[in-house]
Amino acid sequence: MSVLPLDAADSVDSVATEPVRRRRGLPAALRRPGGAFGAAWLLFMLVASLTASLWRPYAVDEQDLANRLALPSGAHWLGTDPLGRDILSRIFTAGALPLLSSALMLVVAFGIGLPLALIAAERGRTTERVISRLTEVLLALPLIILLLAVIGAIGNRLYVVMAVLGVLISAAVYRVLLGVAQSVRQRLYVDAARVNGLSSLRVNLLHVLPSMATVVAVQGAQLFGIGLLINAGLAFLGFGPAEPEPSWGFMIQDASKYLFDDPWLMVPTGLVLAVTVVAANELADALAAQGAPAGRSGKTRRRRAQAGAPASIPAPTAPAPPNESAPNDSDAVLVVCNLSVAVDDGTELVTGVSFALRPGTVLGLVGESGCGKTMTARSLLGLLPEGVSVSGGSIRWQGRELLGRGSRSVRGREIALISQEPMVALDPMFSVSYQLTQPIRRFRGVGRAEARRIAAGLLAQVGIVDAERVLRSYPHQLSGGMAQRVCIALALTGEPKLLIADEPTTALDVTVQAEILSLLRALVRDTGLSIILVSHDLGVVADICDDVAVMYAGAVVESGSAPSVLDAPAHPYTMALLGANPHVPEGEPVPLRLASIPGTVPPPGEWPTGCRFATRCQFAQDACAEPFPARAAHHTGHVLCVRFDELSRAHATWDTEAVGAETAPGAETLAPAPDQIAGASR
Ligand SMILES: Nc1ncnc2c1ncn2[C@@H]1O[C@H](COP(=O)(O)OP(=O)(O)OP(=O)(O)O)[C@@H](O)[C@H]1O
Repeated sequence: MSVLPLDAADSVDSVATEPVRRRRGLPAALRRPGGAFGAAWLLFMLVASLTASLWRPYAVDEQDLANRLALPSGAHWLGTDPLGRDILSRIFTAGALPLLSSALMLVVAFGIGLPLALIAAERGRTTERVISRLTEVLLALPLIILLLAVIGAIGNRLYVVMAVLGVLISAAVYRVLLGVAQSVRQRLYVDAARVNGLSSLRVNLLHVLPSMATVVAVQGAQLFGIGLLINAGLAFLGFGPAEPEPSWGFMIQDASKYLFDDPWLMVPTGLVLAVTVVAANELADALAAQGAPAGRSGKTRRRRAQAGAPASIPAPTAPAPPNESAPNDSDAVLVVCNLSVAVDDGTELVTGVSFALRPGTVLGLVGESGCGKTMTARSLLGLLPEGVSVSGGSIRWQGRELLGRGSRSVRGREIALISQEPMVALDPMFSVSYQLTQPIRRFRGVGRAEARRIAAGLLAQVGIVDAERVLRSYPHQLSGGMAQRVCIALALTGEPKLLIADEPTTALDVTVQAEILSLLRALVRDTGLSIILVSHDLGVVADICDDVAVMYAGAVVESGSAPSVLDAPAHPYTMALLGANPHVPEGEPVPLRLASIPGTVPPPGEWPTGCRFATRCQFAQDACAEPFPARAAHHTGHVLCVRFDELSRAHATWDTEAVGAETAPGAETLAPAPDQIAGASR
């Protein structure tokens, strides 16, 4: 099932490129010269070192005293050391320890860091803070001193020392992977999996971990190289295996004594160590170049921070008065009353939102970007972003309270979601068949074959004629319109009674938009579904909605039936929105320049204490600046405007000329009669 968009831009770029990359991840990295060299060299070193006892020409302690410090020859391909021992045999015998102990270090580091990152990303801010503080303690410890202390306590057991090193660097691994896990968890298909009722463990295993694979691989390859160097460094300092057991570090230390007289002695071991470290780094680079999401995730976090975090902690603003009339609808399946949503620092994003939804009808939530439509919609399913929560009010679904844990039981089964970005709402890792049959089996308790039959039926229901081919496809093989149809089919897997559609046609081109809208209309007509449609397109709302709630700066400023709100808008903001609507009715002149509403929506935390629209309103007076609670009597019916009565008596209309609309020369304008505005203007 698809879900609400949180970060469309991030989602778009990640999904547009990831499916193909991820499925062909390793081969793509290996096709790069650096990646191919790195993988081949590491594999060669591993195999050659582990099998050295089978093929080495000499035992590691076998001495050829007549040929001490010999240069390469037929008898000794890489020469001999000061005791006449064969360097080739010793280098490859010594290779097993650094390679295997570095691998052990990685297993320990990722074995601790990865689960901690997944837990911290999933459990929320408090758990994340506790884990992060603990890992900071680990990071603050002096690594080398600690390792020397461990060696002092347990002796030169390099496998144990490297495992301890793994524990210490698990903190750094955690820090990197936490950011990636948090970013992945914000993707739509992860929300979709949660809506589909997957347990946290399965969400992590099926959706989050695969998306982190590239970052894990890149980090692993880099840390492997570092592990080799630390291992050799410890052996260089004398903390490696005791002579005559060979170790790279000791061989380099031994060679350093002969640097001037016999410089060749340094070359083979130094070169093998250097090339092995370079190989690990080359492999890491190739993996990163094939499309590491880490970079995007960092960018995403910054983008999210910019979008979400207010510049300063604001003073609390007066709450908008509740829309008291809407929730009294006795037929309603969903009654939202005085809903408030706030960030943890107290900044309110949505206040006093109330509306009711009748069965088999479509309610449109409209308003400019940033007015709180998505936050309102996400509240219904408890899918608010981290750090944002419902701070007041109630959401009653068929008489049951959804706030608290109530939303979990209805997610997917009774209330489902479709999103703005269909390509992002589908997990690029899985075929359409898998993504449809999994929730069908879970929700309907049927077997695999039956689930596939139902999936094909759902695809047919959403207008897909070649269901079998689409079932076999992966998301990146679908067009936007097809992907949105699949998302709608996904939403229907749990046989929901309410569909929340967050701008379901915004990402589609105009002809496909019309198809999707008519599909939604048909679903309402044929199945009795109710829909909450989030949109800023008044044409779409007029086309499909029975009721409309207009939102501005976190509050519903006007609500009512679609014809009454759209044909006879009563709130100046609704009038202004309609005035700025780029849809031109047939027979009316085409504007040269589109009308706009002056100014911008005040961000959360900077809402005026009185009417939030007052600074942009043509009809604003001093009274509009007064806090609403003191003037509750002016909140009449569904219109949150203190001048509502006055304006409606004067038949006031929004003057689009005043805000920049121009029509073609000679064309008739539809400007309101001066006397209509006169009675209502300042
Ligand atoms: N994670 C978050 N943390 C803090 N503030 C947020 C967060 N997500 C959204 N906001 C803020 O909440 C307000 C309402 O956002 P919301 O996404 O609900 O608006 P919207 O009307 O749906 O806009 P759009 O049409 O662009 O989706 C905006 O000011 C937005 O910046």
